[in-house]
Amino acid sequence: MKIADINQLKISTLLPSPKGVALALLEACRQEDVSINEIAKLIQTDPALSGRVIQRANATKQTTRSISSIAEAISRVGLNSVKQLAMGFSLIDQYSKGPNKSFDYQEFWSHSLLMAIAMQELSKTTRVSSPDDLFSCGLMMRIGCLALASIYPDQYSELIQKQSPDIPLSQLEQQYLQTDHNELTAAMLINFGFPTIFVESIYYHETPDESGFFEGSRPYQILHLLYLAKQIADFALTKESERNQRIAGLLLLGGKIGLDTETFSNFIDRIMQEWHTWAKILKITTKDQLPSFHKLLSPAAPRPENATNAASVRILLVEDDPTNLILSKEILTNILGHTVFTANDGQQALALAMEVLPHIVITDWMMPIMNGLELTKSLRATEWGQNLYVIMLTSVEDEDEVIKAFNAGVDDYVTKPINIRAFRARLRAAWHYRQLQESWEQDREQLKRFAAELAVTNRKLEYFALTDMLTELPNRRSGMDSLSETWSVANRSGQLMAVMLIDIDHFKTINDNYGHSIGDKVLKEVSSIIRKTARKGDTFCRMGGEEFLIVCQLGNTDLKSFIFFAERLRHQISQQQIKISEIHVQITISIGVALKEASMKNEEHLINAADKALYAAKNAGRNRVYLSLKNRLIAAPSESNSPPDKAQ
Ligand SMILES: Nc1nc2c(ncn2[C@@H]2O[C@H](COP(=O)(O)OP(=O)(O)OP(=O)(O)O)[C@@H](O)[C@H]2O)c(=O)[nH]1
Repeated sequence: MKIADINQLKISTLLPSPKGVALALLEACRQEDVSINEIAKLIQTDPALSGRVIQRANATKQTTRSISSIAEAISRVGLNSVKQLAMGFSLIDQYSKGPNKSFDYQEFWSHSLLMAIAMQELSKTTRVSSPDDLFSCGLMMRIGCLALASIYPDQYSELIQKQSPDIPLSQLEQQYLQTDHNELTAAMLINFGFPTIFVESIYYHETPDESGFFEGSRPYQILHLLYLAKQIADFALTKESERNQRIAGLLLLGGKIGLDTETFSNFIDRIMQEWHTWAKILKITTKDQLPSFHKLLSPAAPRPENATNAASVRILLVEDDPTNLILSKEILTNILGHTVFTANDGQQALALAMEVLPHIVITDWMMPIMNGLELTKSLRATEWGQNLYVIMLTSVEDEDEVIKAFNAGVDDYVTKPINIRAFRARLRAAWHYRQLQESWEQDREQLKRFAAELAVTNRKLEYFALTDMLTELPNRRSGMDSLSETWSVANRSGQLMAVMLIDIDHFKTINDNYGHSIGDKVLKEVSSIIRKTARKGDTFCRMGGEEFLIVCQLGNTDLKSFIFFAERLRHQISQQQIKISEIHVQITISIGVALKEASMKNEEHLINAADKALYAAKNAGRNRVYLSLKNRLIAAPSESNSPPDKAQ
C-alpha cells in the first residue's frame, strides 16, 4: 500500500479537512485519556451534527427505545464509530459545494452515501464488522477524489473526463498528479484515526486482486464488500441505457456472498430506499427513484430489429360480401404485402383459423351462420386465440355497438367503406402488437435461460465461497457458520458442545526443506485424514494456513470420547508416513480442545479457549492434545509416548 505524503499536501491548505467541531473532535480523540463526556460535549456544540449522529445511531440498532442524546449514542454505538460518523457528516456539510466548478460535489456525496448504505446493509448479511463502521468506510472510501478536486480544480476535471474503462482514473492521476485518490484516501483516513484494517481494505477497493489478502481473512472480506458496494453505487448512478449491462455482474457478485436473485433484488431495493431517506437528512440530491430491481429483471423492451417482415404476417379475412372481400384482399396483399387467407362466414373462418394459425383476423360483423362477434368469442376461447389481433369491420360507428365489440374481445375496428390510409394505420398497430409479442416471447425465453444459468453459477459460486480450494475442505467462513449453528443449537437444547483446533507442527520446516508444493500436498493429506476420521455429525474446516477446526455437538457424557478422538487423530497422523512421489514426510500435530462453558458469552470465546489450549500443547513440546477446562489447561491422557517435535 502506497500512502501519499499528507504533510507535504497540507502545505497547500486545500486538502479537505474537518473544521470546527469535527476538527476539535479529531484532536480530542488523539488524546489517550479523553472521556466519553468530553466527546459528547464537543458534538453537542453543533446541533445539526448531533441530530444526524443520533438519527444514525437509532437507524441501525434494533431497539424499541430510541436514543436521544449523544452520550447514549456513544455508549450504544461506540466512541470510534461516533467519531467516524461525525467526521463523515461534518465533511459532507463543509464540502457539499466547493471551488472546483466542474466537479459535481453533490454527485460525489450521493455516490458516497450509496456506498455507505450498501456497506451498512452488507454488514447485516455478512456480519464482518459493525454497520456503523462499515457505513463510515463506504462514506469515506473515495474521499481522495474530493481532495484531488480541491487541490487541482482545473486539471482534475479534465482527468475525470478522460477516464475510460481502459484508462482508470487512478492511472491518469498518477501520470499527471504523481499521486492517486486511493493513496490520498488512505493518508487522510489514517490522519482521521480510521483503523488500519479498514484503511488497507479501502486502498484496494478498485483492484481487489492486487491486495494479496489471505482468502477468507477479515480484510479480504471487507475489501470484497467495498468492491460490491462501489459496483452497486455505480449501477444506481449510471445512465439508464447502460444499467441493464451491469445487472448480470451485480447478480454474480451477490451470488458470491450467498445472496440468491430474489434476496439480492430485495437487498438492492432496500439500499435505494435508505439512500433516498438519508439523502434527505443530509440534504444531498439523488436521482429519481430507480425502478425496483425486480422490475429491471423482468423482460426488456422489444427490440425493433426483431421486426417481422410484412409477408410473414398471416391475415385471415372474413367477409360474406364477395365485392368487399376482393377489395379488402387486394389492399392487404398487393398494397400492404401480407399473406391473406379468406373465409365467407364465421364457421368457415374458425375451421380455417385452426389450420393456418393467423396473426391477425379481420372480420365483418354481420354474417350468416356465425357473425363476427360470435367468431371473436370462439377464437378467444382457444389458447392460441388469446394472442390473436382481431379487427372488426363495421358499417356503423355506434358507441354502444363498438363497446359490445370490445367486450367480445375485439382489439380494434374499421368502418366500411374502407379508407386505405386508415386501414394501413390500423394494420400497422396490429403488426406492432405482433412484434411486441414476438420479442416479448423471445425475451422471456432468454430470461428463462439466463435464470437457469444464473442458478448454476450461483450454486458454483456458493461452493467456491464456502470451500477451501487447496484442500477442498469447507473454508473458514463455512466453518464459522457451522460453529454458530452448533452454538445456537447447544444454547437451545442445553447439550454440550466442544471444538478442537488442530495445527501441524513445524510446518514451516516442511516448506523450507521440501518446497511449498510438497507443503501443499501435506496439507491435502492431513485434510483427507481429518475428513475420513471425523465422526458422524462433526463439522470441520480449514481455518487457514496449517490450522484446522472440528466442531462437535456432544451427547451428555461425550467429552471423554471427544478427547480420545483428538488423541486418536494425533496418534494416527504421527504414525503415518505421508508419501509424495519419492519423498516420505513424517509430521505431527498439536491439538487444543475446549468445551462450551456457561461463562462463555459467544462462540468466539470457545475458539479462544481452544486456541489457548493449542498454544499450551505447542509450548509443552508439540505432538500432544491439551484441554481448556474452567480456565485451566490440562494435558490430555496420551495413548502413545511418541517423542515430541518429529518434524524438526
Ligand atoms: N505450502 C503451504 N504453506 C502454507 C500455506 N499456508 C500457510 N503456509 C505456511 O505455513 C507456515 C506456518 O508457519 P508457522 O506459523 O511459523 O508455524 P509452524 O512452522 O507450523 O510452527 P508451529 O505451529 O509453532 O509448530 C508458514 O511458513 C506459511 O508460509 C499453504 O497454503 N501452503
